[in-house]
Amino acid sequence: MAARRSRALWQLSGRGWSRALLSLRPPWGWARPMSTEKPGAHTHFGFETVSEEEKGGKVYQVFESVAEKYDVMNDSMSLGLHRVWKDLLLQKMHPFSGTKLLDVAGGTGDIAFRFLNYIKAQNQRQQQRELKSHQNLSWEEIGKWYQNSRSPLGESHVVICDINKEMLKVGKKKAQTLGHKRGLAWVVGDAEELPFDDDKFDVYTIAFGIRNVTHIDRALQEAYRVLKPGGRFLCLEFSQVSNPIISRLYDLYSFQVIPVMGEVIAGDWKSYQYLVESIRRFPPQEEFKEMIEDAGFQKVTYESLTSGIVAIHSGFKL
Ligand SMILES: COc1cc(O)cc(C/C=C(\C)CC/C=C(\C)CC/C=C(\C)CC/C=C(\C)CC/C=C(\C)CC/C=C(\C)CC/C=C(\C)CC/C=C(\C)CC/C=C(\C)CCC=C(C)C)c1O
Ligand SMILES: C[S@@+](CC[C@H](N)C(=O)[O-])C[C@H]1O[C@@H](n2cnc3c(N)ncnc32)[C@H](O)[C@@H]1O
Repeated sequence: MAARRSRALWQLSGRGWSRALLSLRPPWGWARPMSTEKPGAHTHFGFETVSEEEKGGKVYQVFESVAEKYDVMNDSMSLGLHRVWKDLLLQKMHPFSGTKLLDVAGGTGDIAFRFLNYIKAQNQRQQQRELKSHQNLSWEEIGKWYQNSRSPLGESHVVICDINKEMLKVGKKKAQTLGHKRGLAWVVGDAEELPFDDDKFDVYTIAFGIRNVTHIDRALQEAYRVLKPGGRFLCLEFSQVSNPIISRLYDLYSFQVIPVMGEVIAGDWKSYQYLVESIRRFPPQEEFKEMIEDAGFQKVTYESLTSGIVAIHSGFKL
C-alpha cells in the first residue's frame, strides 16, 4: 500500500528538483506547460497532463508519424547501441526450440527477428553437433536430420502485437527483405487488452513499449494472463541512470540533441521531444520491479545496462 502511494506521488511529481538541478534544467521542466490540469482521470503524455482518453490517440499519432524513419532514428540516436540492448534481451531469454513468444508493442519487429535468428542458429548448431557425433547414422536418424534441417524453427513461433498499423506495416516489409517467411504472425492489438486466450505463451516481451501505455498495471496484468504457468515476462525499457555525471551528459544529449535529430532525420521534433520526456516519466528500476510483482509475477529481477540508461526486468508466472 505504502509502495503504491509513493509510486502515485512519484508519478505526480515527476523526477523532482534534484534531478532537474543535475540536468541543468529548470525544475518546472522545459516542456511542462504551466497549467494543463483537466477534469476526470488524467495521466501523462511526456511532461503534458492529458486525459486518459486522449493519451492513446496521441501515442498512436507519434508512432504513425515516425514509423518510416523509426529504424534509422534508433541507429542514429544510439549509434547502434539499441541493437546491443536487444541482443542482450535475447541472451537473457535464451529461448529453446518450441518456444512460443509474444512480443507486445513489437513495432517493426526487431525482437521477433532476433528471436527467429536465435532459434535458427541454435537448431543449426545442434544439427551439426548431432551429425558429427554420429559416424554411422541409421536411416531413421538420417530422415529425422533432413526433416529438422528443412524446418530449422521447429515448433517455435513469435506473435508480434502492436496497436499501430503503420509500425507493423514497416515491420512486415522488413521481414520480407530479411527473408523471414515462417514462424511469425502480425497482430494489431492493445497491450492493455490483448486479443489472446489465457495461458498461451512461454515468453512475453515488451521492448521500449510499456512506457507508452496508458495503464501500465493493466498491461502487466494482461502479460500475466496470457503467459502459461512457468512462463517468463521480459521487459526492456529506459530506466534511471545511476552515475550523476553520466546522467547530466545524458540529459544534455537527450534534451539538446535528440529532438534536433528527430527534426532533421524524421521531420518530427515533437515526437522526439515526447520520447525524451516519456523516458523521464517512467519509474526507476526498483519501482517498476514492484509494479511487476503487484501484477502477480514472482522471482522478479532486473539488470541495468549502460549505467541504467536502460534496464531489463524479468519475472515468472509460477
Ligand atoms: C517516438 O518514440 C520513439 C521513437 C524512436 O525512434 C525510438 C523509440 C524507442 C527508443 C529506442 C528503441 C532506442 C533509442 C535510443 C536512444 C533514445 C538513445 C539513448 C541514448 C544514448 C545511448 C546516448 C547516451 C549518452 C550519454 C550517456 C552521454 C554521452 C553523450 C555525450 C558525450 C554528448 C553530450 C551532448 C552534448 C554536450 C550536446 C552537444 C553534442 C552534439 C551536438 C554531438 C552529438 C553527440 C553524439 C551523437 C554523441 C552520442 C553518443 C552516443 C550515442 C554514445 C553513447 C555512449 C555511451 C552511453 C557511453 C521511441 O520511443
Ligand atoms: C518505441 S516502439 C518499440 C518497438 C519495438 N519493440 C522496438 O524495440 O523497436 C513502441 C511501440 O509501442 C507501441 N504501442 C504503444 N502503445 C501501445 C499499446 N497500448 N499496445 C500495443 N502497442 C503499443 C507503438 O505503436 C510502438 O510501435
